[in-house]
Amino acid sequence: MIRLDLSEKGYGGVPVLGPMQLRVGRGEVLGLSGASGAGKTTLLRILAGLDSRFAGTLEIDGRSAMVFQNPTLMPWRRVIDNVTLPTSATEEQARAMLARVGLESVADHWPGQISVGQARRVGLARAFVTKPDVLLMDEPFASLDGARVGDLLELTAALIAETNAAVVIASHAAGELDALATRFARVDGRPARLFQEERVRAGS
Ligand SMILES: Nc1ncnc2c1ncn2[C@@H]1O[C@H](COP(=O)(O)OP(=O)(O)OP(=O)(O)O)[C@@H](O)[C@H]1O
Repeated sequence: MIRLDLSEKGYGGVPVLGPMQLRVGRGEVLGLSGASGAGKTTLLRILAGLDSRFAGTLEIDGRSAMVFQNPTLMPWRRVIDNVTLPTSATEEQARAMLARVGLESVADHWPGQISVGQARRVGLARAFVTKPDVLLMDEPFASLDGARVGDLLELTAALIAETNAAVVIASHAAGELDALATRFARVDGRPARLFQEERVRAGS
């Protein structure tokens, strides 16, 4: 469960996010849209607990994990270590999760030896291996071509269904949000506010 009551967030005295309230319960997937520079990453970093410099309160039940816009793997560590080291997962858990995302065969490779799409899968494995209660995903399919986005969307949907976490996904691609989200909201304005959309995904 995520509970955010934010009155203001700025950088160097310039307000970027205005007053907003956000609630996401277990099993819910909030799809966050908004133009480039609107403030989606700023909001996700606050929700992930990575940035506490804001006016307001954040309550999170359980453990949170974030999938970053760029997978940011440590180039001097093998793929398997990029899953275990930041998460304190055991090697066995990490290998099982790498297998789950189709990367069993590259677990002992260096990040420089894998493709962009594979690096994104490592990012997913790293986030899901801890079975997070709260999951924040920032443009998880950026810079992938159409076919790869399709595969990764399917995998992400399956992983989300297995966790029953409270999930927020930011993307400027409406199709990605439509495929994954159960609720929708838009970040817009300066400072940005949150506009919750009435529509919910059919069947949710
Ligand atoms: N560390 C920072 N210092 C100063 N300004 C920042 C910082 N991070 C973000 N900003 C500014 O805050 C605003 C919101 O940025 P943010 O990255 O949250 O937007 P976004 O919606 O995620 O954009 P994109 O989709 O392009 O990543 C932008 O105007 C950006 O320039």
